[in-house]
Amino acid sequence: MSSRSSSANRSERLAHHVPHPPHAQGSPSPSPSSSSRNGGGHAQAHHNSARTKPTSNAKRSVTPNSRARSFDADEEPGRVRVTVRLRPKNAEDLSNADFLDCVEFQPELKRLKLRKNNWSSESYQFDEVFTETASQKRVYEVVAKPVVESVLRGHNGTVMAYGQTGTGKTYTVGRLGKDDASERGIVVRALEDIICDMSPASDSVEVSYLQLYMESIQDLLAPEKTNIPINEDPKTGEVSLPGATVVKIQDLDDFQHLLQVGESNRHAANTRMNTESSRSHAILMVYIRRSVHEKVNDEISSREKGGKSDLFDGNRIPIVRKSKLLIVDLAGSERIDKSGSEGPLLEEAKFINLSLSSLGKCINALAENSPHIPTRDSKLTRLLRDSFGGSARTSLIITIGPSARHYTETASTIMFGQRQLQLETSTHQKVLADTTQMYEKKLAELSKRIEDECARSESAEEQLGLMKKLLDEHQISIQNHKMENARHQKALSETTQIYEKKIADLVKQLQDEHACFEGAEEQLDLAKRLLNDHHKSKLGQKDIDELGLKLQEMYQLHQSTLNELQLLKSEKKDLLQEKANVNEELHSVRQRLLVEEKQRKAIENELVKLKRAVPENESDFEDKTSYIKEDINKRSSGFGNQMGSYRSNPSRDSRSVGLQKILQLLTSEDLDIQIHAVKLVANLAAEDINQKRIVDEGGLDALLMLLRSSENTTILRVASGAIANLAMNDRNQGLIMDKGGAQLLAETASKTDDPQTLRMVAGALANLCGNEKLLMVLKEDGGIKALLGTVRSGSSDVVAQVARGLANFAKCESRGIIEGHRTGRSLLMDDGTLTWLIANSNTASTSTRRHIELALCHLAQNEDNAKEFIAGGGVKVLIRISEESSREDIRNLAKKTLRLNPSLQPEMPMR
Ligand SMILES: Nc1ncnc2c1ncn2[C@@H]1O[C@H](COP(=O)(O)OP(=O)(O)OP(=O)(O)O)[C@@H](O)[C@H]1O
Repeated sequence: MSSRSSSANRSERLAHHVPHPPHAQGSPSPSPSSSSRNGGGHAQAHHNSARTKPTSNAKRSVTPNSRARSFDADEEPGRVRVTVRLRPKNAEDLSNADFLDCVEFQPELKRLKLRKNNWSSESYQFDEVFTETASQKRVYEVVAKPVVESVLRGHNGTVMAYGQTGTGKTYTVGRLGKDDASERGIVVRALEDIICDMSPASDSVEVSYLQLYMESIQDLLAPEKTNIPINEDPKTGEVSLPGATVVKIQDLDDFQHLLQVGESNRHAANTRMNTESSRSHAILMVYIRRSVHEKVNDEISSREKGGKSDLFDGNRIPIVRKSKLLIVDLAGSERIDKSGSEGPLLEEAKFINLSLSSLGKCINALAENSPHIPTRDSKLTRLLRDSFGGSARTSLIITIGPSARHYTETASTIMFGQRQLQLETSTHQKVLADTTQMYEKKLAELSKRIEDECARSESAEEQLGLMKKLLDEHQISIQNHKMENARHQKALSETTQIYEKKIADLVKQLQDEHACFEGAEEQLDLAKRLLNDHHKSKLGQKDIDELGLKLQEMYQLHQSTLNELQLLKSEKKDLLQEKANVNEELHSVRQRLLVEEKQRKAIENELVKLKRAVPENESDFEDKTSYIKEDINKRSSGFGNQMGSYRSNPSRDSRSVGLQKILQLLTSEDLDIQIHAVKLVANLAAEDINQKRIVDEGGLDALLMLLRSSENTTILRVASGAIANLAMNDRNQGLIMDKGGAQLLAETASKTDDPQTLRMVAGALANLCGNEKLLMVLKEDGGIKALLGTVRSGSSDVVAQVARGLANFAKCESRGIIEGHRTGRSLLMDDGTLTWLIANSNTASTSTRRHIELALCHLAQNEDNAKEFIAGGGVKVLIRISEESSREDIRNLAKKTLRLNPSLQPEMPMR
């Protein structure tokens, strides 16, 4: 919403002054549809109707365990979501070829690396990181849209932008994008979404636009209103500004007009106050009222229905739901010492510091789930009181620039954003334990289910077996019946034959003996009865058919049981797979727990050792051990690195860690203690504020002594790293050289092949190469030869340091020649340096190549180098650099060199 250095986009916005918006009427005197909060309309309405969902401190009930990293899930609205956006390089950034960017983004990991110098960097995790190519749309959708959606559902919400001046806060938040909608910032996109979701007949959206400067609130829609008081309702906790102008918005055009008026008023006010826009906070307040029918419970419904049935729509009661969205473009976060150190400027910086640090404390308290959020400390946090924490959603986007020159500001901005994530480190252990418990529970449940399923499948198998048995028995019984039937048939026909014969005999006898006639008839009857009996005992076709049907049914049953068994088997297979997956996850969680446990134990052992070493001063020991613990934590825990817990501890000054004692430990006979002590000194040496004291108290001598006498790889590596850190400053560079540091570094490089040690040595020598006064001694002490020798490690990190050192060296020589205190051929022309530079000018990584290209350009500028430069094939390389270098400034430098060095002219191809 404002910008100091962004004159381009601000002037674009202010240049075309537009007619007054239909409802704001030029802001000083609001139109009939706008209402002043001064005892009038809107404020009254706010007080008269109880809020449907009051937000108060009592509502802040986010449990630590619910701190997942999702912002969209409704269950953790109180968490502050923090994202980072990187501004693309501007002309100033591009003109500094010698500096590496101080940040490197890893968007796929939502992480960024902050590079302190050429050999140390730290990683920080955020909810999202946006690279310089991120679109305005994507930034809005990730940062602000979830807040806007929550506000439309009736909760309050806040979106804030924080960062050093010129890093893109206004671009991100306040860009109007009148000519190009894709350029629109968060404010315009938020209002667009809100207006789209409103029903014109029953809902309303109103805005106030304010600036907070030196703890005084000014109305940007009626700039004569200053020092507007903040009103807080003691019952509901609702914050209001009874004196501020509130303007009703009908459509997006309305709003954009209004924003422009606010911007021009802000510009005019700031010019009057003789301050810059980035020194105040700009706050847009959006009030939303929606008519909704809310479901009531049955009891209330039936009670209320008694008298006022016409008010109800079934079980729904009509209410007005109110919510508020705050969008804040915070003042620039630059340090006090950069903003001026006396008079009004100091006052101004103090007020900014007050509000930003109180905002930081509130974010911290929210992150710690503290019952008390200290909002009373500044007007900014009092204004935000009902719009963050509790059921409100808060999103903070921090903006940073890429340039290493603003490392300190960028680091402190990142630290501010990291505060709310800090807690996660300490709760990590608990989360891991909870996760293990959860997986164990899940595993137990799964095992139980698998057991049940196995039992079920076993009983199905049993049933199937039974059925098979029955089927077999039936088949046997059918077979038996068939055989019996055949036997009966045979017996029947035999008996029939016998009796027919008997009848024939009897008939014959009857004919022969008339007297026997009656007896024969009786016998015939008997035979017929017998024949009948035989027929009755025979198994009929009908019985066989029935048995056949039964057999068929049994087959079908058998088939369906088989299918069920198949299904059960595949289910069992899935369950076993799931069990294996869960086991695997459980295993990895356990592994991590084991690793962390090991690390904790190792730290405890180290502390015990150190305690034995320094028993005499208890409080000094406490300071030291806590620092060492922090140091070891930082090194050993991947999580610690990501969360930046190490950096967030403010007391890293060497005073608090008993420097003298630590320096004494450098000579300890216990190797472990010696290693820890040198690590401590190296860490302290990484901070500018400690360096002078380390050198003054003999730390440099002690480190050089270690290089001279130690054979231990770790000690050599860390001591070289510490010297490299000390070698970043001019005064120390001279001392290092005076004390024979270059020779010792060269010797160290010659007695090791450890790539990390070689990287540290190369880093230290590369830093010494940047001091013009030391070039000659550095060369004489074998520093350049040793620097070049480190490339034998083959490590690209080492090569990068060598290229940086040679570029520093060549650049210092050029400067000396231009300023007239150096003549003659470059000291780099011996030792194979030029050959190495030419050979690697097209192979190394981009940043290393840039340094090699710079070194070659500087060497080519010196006419006394020309003969060897030409003989080594340098001109061809220089021409390629002038055409193909990835950096425009280096292409220009190469072109200029080719143009201005007459000795190279004859070598140029004819065009
Ligand atoms: N993501 C981006 N893409 C393109 N240009 C950008 C981006 N971010 C910032 N800029 C440009 O950088 C310049 C500074 O940005 P901006 O004014 O938004 O910074 P600021 O942090 O608001 O500064 P101040 O605190 O001084 O108001 C502007 O010219 C802006 O257009």
